[in-house]
Amino acid sequence: MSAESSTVSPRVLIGHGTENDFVVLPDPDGAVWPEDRLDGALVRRLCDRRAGLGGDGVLRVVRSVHVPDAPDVLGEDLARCEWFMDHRNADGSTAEMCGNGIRLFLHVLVTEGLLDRAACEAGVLVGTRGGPRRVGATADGGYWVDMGPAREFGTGTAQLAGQAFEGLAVSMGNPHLACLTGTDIDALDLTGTPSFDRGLFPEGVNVELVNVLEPGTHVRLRVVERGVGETRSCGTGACAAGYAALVAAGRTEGTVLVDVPGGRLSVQVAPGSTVLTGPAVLVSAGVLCPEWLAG
Ligand SMILES: N[C@@H](CCC[C@H](N)C(=O)O)C(=O)O
Repeated sequence: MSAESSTVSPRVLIGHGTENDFVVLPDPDGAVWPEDRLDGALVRRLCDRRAGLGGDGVLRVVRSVHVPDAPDVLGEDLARCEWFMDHRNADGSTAEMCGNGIRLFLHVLVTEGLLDRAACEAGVLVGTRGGPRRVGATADGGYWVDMGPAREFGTGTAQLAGQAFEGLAVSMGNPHLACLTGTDIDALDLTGTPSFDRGLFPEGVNVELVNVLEPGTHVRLRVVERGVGETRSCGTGACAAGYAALVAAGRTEGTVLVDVPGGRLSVQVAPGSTVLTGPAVLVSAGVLCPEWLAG
């Protein structure tokens, strides 16, 4: 970092979606956090719950034209996506998609005065590394995102908490193994790292353990996320779990309520779309101390 950049205090926000929490870095014009500054080491420091701010990940709020890999991941949709959700997991890795993060992302655009809330009720296209996603505001203060279709790509097994869990491999842009189980998920110790089939999931996987409360309509979920560990919620994981619950009930369409440790999400599956709806909450806003950044 240059001597000059180490003396400025960049703005930072903390927020969450159903307690899946993020350090948010406003950077509309890409001038504050260029790629080489926001590297994996800094992301890990920011997400550190003792020596940093703490979070399951980082969201950089930036215009797509300032993101070097945006043309590759968005193609001709680049021109339709003014904004790009530059998401990082707590371990510094990038992910294709983040369902809780993208609702918070839109909430930040609205609260920062970069988008008009009423205007985004119909939805705006936001760029992500998984492609463009339509995100919008609900009349009751929440947010929705259409993830596109859930894509099944087989079945697999994850080993965690000393047990083997079988599930459906589902892509929501990012990879998931949604495991419906009769084991009481509340009783499990999910502090370990899951093992899984690297052939099926070469880029790693988010593992959802799901208890069905009402077939095809209501589940509860715990999740161990790729690049993070257990989190209080995962939006894309809720979509994968909702889809798997519908399939198990012999259906491919419907609305599933998904209870997560951090709250409740709704997942509406229809041909060609998976709409996730839930809250987004901003907790605080401030600045990063130059001394900490320089450290
Ligand atoms: N918590 C997110 C998913 C974040 C990315 C995930 N850990 C991955 O690596 O795919 C969500 O709400 O979807």
